[in-house]
Amino acid sequence: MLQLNGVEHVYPNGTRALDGVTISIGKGMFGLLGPNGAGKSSLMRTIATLQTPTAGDIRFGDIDVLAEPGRLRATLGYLPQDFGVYPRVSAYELLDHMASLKGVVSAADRKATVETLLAQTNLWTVRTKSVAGFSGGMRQRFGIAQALIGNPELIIVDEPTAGLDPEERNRFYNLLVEIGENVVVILSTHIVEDVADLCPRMAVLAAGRIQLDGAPAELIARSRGTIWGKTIERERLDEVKGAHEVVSTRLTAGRTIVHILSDQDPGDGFAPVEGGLEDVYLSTLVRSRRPAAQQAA
Ligand SMILES: Nc1ncnc2c1ncn2[C@@H]1O[C@H](COP(=O)(O)OP(=O)(O)OP(=O)(O)O)[C@@H](O)[C@H]1O
Repeated sequence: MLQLNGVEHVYPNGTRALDGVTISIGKGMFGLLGPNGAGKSSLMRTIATLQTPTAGDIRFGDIDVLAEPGRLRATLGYLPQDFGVYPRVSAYELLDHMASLKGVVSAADRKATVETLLAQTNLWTVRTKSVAGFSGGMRQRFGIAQALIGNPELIIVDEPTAGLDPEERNRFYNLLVEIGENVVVILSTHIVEDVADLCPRMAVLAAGRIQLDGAPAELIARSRGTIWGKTIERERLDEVKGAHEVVSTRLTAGRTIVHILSDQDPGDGFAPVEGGLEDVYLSTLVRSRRPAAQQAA
């Protein structure tokens, strides 16, 4: 179990990227959903011990993460958002090198580790090719292979499916699900389907705060009666935006479907919508932007 308590991070320029994050994350896939700038990468880097929060407390099992970062690192697998430039060496050599950096000292153990991971991530047939020449999906699978060295119990993947085509995304999903059964996996993303398809538990992070957390189905059920929709002429959109809190708009065949947030029947021809996770997510963001005094509503 990973536990964060009142984690805050203020960058030297005064940006408050994390504003009192308190959450418990158990085994399995956990989706951390949030828009650009929400603080996801700051939170992932903080948990990965790459930066020290300005306040708060983090524990993983019996490890006090801030006091004993080395112990956490020994059991962490991290796939950062941006890996930077890969050297022009083969996937096999690079993974072997990374395994020795991670403390797999015996050559026989390293061989077994590297071969198993290359097979598991479906990179065995391209093991002699340079990672620098890999496609986006292959790089991400390589990223997972390196994150899995040493059988970590905590795995962090930061925005892993950005830029992947549907087939590669699917492959990547399957790989994560396989891994996620016995360890804590945190998947940080701004893509709602990533979470809907993969994660039994999730949280929404916006403006550095956890706005919502729970099981996706439970959160969808809880939003019932708060999302309303109707189809309007495009020209009426500004009028609707002036009168209601608009969650989403979608243009279909020249007309606009608009969803709004309202705790009561807004009248005006709106009908209740059986919202999905996207509506839950977008309405949470709308709520998070309300002035502080109204946010409890
Ligand atoms: N090193 C830094 N110095 C100052 N501000 C920073 C730094 N890193 C991030 N920020 C700011 O902190 C806030 C949170 O950024 P962060 O990268 O954690 O968000 P994110 O949710 O991961 O967004 P994205 O998906 O765009 O990376 C943003 O306002 C960002 O501009």
